[in-house]
Amino acid sequence: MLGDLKIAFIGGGTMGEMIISRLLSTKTIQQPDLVTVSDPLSTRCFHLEREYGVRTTTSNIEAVQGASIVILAVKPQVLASVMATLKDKISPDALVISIVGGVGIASLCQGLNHPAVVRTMPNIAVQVGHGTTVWSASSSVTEIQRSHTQVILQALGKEFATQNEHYLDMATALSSAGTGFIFLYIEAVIDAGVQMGLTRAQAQELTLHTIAGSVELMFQTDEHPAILRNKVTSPGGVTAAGLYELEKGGMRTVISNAVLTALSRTQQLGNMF
Ligand SMILES: NC(=O)C1=CN([C@@H]2O[C@H](COP(=O)(O)OP(=O)(O)OC[C@H]3O[C@@H](n4cnc5c(N)ncnc54)[C@H](OP(=O)(O)O)[C@@H]3O)[C@@H](O)[C@H]2O)C=CC1
Ligand SMILES: O=C(O)[C@@H]1CCC=N1
Repeated sequence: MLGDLKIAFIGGGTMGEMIISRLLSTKTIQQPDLVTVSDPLSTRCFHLEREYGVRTTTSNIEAVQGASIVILAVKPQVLASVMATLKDKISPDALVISIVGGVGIASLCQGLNHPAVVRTMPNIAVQVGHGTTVWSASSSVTEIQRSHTQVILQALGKEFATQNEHYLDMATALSSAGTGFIFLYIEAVIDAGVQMGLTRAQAQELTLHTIAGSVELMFQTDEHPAILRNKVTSPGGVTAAGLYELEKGGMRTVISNAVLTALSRTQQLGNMF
């Protein structure tokens, strides 16, 4: 557990708030006043204080004072100025955990002049403890700091450590941006249900259970998706007719292009540093 370690969040936006909320609700962080969040918008600070009882500030330097763990949760586009402000301001013993898309460990260590950095790529499902996070640590991260990282990430869902940072970029496209692609698919299926005449609530319930059931079936049987798809597809039947339209519309290529374009964008954001 994290005991009475102080944790600073730089950026209290969508992801910052989800992580704070989950770490507090699971008691991974025992007391909200161990957390200080910095965010430029004072209205955002008031919201986080009121909702979670955490400390807030509009000063990044103030946030990291006395912190043993500093979580960077800002957009890559503002990271350069954030790192310039925080350079040499973080305690040398502290661990920095970044969730910033695309930005590599070497750039983070150099920008902050700080050796102990963990780069992570979580996804939005951290909010409900079903996140998927891939992470990689710089060589200066100690065993204790690695175990603190695991405690934090396990409270958010599944965590996968890797020494190959390329996986972080791939995870950004596949398992992080990928949630957005899945939500688009879900939205489209619900809309099709409404078009057929189901209520939106009925369409949503059927769609979510269908997806959850399909995922569970794959987890439990460990069968290739093509095998399961073939089992659904009765000769001359309904599934075959629908699958023909998906293939004609280029579904595989569209999905593949989306993931590969997301990977390029991740690399492009990282190349700013
Ligand atoms: N959203 C997602 O699903 C995921 C996002 N990420 C990564 O997480 C990071 C944050 O993303 P997300 O939460 O979606 O973005 P948000 O814009 O919601 O959050 C970023 C927060 O940082 C604040 N901020 C801006 N400038 C500064 C500054 N100089 N100092 C401190 N805080 C600042 C923003 O304030 P303001 O709005 O006023 O600018 C905002 O509240 C990104 O790097 C992204 O790549 C990683 C995995 C998943
Ligand atoms: O869209 C983004 O840039 C961030 C990183 C991955 C998911 N959301």
